[in-house]
Amino acid sequence: MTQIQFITHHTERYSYLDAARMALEGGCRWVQLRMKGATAEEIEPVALKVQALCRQYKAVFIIDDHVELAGKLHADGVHLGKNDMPITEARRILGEGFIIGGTANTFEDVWMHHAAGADYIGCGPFRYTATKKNLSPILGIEGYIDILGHMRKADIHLPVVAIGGITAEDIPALMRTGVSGIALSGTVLHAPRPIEEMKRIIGLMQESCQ
Ligand SMILES: Cc1ncc(COP(=O)(O)OP(=O)(O)O)c(N)n1
Ligand SMILES: Cc1ncsc1CCOP(=O)(O)O
Ligand SMILES: [Mg+2]
Repeated sequence: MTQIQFITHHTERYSYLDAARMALEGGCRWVQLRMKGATAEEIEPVALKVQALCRQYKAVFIIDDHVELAGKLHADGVHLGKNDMPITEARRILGEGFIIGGTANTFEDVWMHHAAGADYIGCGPFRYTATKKNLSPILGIEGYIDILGHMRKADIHLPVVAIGGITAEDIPALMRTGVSGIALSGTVLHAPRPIEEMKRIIGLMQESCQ
């Protein structure tokens, strides 16, 4: 499971494609195309371009929410939350060849996604973020320690990716909780030099994993 996942987000400065390109140039090898509020028809042309770029960089390409589109474009996978298609149904449609991620805010969420056959868990939010509306309760470091502890007791070994308001400075403490990876968006897109910021994040991640 790639340790740094970049989630696209619309900003004044960068298009979705520019954002994905900067993340890839900075060394990220897992991109999730998240175009909140856009229809599948609007997402498709952007997805084709981001997918081509991901292939060039040998990066994993995930589409947020849109199962049918992920299948149609042969994306690497799809990420699904509480208000999206159930994971069992997505698996039936996509089959075993696709990565399916599920959002969790509690151990119960993790348990359900595990039972449904998810490949990884996007667990958050770590802290407040303006990137997503209607946030679930903030987890903080303690929240991850608690959820991962319950997972160990239940013998559930899915990769957990922390998400929500995460910055480079949070990486060492978050990785010490036992999460497998970090998903981020705003901290890269709002940095003065996003490519350099992604490089710094990848470096910190490598140090934290030594
Ligand atoms: C890696 C990762 N984790 C969590 C989410 C959130 O998904 P969801 O709860 O469906 O919310 P939206 O992103 O669809 O607004 C994610 N996208 N990626
Ligand atoms: C998609 C999503 N799900 C929970 S928080 C979040 C947004 C992550 O973006 P940022 O790193 O800017 O908080
Ligand atoms: Mg969703």
